Amino acid sequence: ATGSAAAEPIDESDQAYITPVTIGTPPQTLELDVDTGSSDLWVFSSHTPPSQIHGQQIYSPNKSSTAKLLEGHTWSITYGDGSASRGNVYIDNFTVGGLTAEKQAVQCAQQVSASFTRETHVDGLIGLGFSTLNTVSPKSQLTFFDNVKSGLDSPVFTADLKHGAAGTYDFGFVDKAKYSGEITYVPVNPDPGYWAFNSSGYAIGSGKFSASAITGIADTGTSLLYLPTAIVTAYYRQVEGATNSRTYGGYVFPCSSSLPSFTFGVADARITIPSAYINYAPITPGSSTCFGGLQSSSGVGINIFGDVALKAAFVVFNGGSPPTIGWAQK
Ligand SMILES: CNCc1cc([N+](=O)[O-])ccc1Cl
Repeated sequence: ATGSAAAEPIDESDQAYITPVTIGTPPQTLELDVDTGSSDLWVFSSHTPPSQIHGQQIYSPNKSSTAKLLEGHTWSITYGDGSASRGNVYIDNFTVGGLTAEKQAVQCAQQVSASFTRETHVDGLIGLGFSTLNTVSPKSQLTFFDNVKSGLDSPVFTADLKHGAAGTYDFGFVDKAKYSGEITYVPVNPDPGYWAFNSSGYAIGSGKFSASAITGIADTGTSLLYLPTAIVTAYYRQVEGATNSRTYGGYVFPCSSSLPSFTFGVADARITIPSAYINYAPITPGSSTCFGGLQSSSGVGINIFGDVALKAAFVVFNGGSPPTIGWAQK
């Protein structure tokens, strides 16, 4: 089996991407944020306090003839940006891109933090990290990918995210039409539960490539690229008027500044992020001061190749044994 689903940016800065899914019988459609940096599949639901719902679509298990409460199980998760959610669990049919998991654990929110309430376009998350990270207790549950993997033509899913346009998540196959050149695969360390890999180094603009192993995670649920401070300061030294703002929590610069591109290595391959992707967004709508798409990982604790990096490439998340991750230009 294979599947293919759209990944739509929720706003003009590609802060997050949403993918349509259907849950239950008759099918209820929601649009979820595919997040390779976590492993809970949770949704706004009929159990979410109405005061915490601000335009989101909800899943109502009591309207699904195939929904079954997973008795006595709860979940609770906090994300790197401080947002959080928690609730109870139902088992139901779950379909993404024509691919159905019959008995998917669908985690229903009974509480979401303000930053989720504010994101009116995001009806929940599909965690595609390793199932070891799932927070359901007392028995942790499998991700959608782990539930369908054995039935896929190939145990993979791919991300083809785009800047200001709809991309795709494919399941079970690698679409040759979506990339150019070769895909370079490198090992993944599944122990932390993330898609953790080593980048082989970086270059700023047309500068020389600096070979240095950078351990990071490929995280579709994080908007920006977070790398070691030394790399980030070297980058913004080349940006007229850039400052590291305590007020805005990172590097900002005049929106009119010209920015160098940024290249990272994957073994002997190179992925170049166009400068436009690093001119992330005005600090507040209409401001002439912009926030950088490349920021320091020192406050994060881990290097994160988020959407700013991922949308410059075609990425294969290979769930085989051993797991690997593949990167190609496009
Ligand atoms: C923006 N804070 C909530 C949020 C967090 C994540 N996350 O993966 O950490 C994804 C989407 C949203 Cl809307």
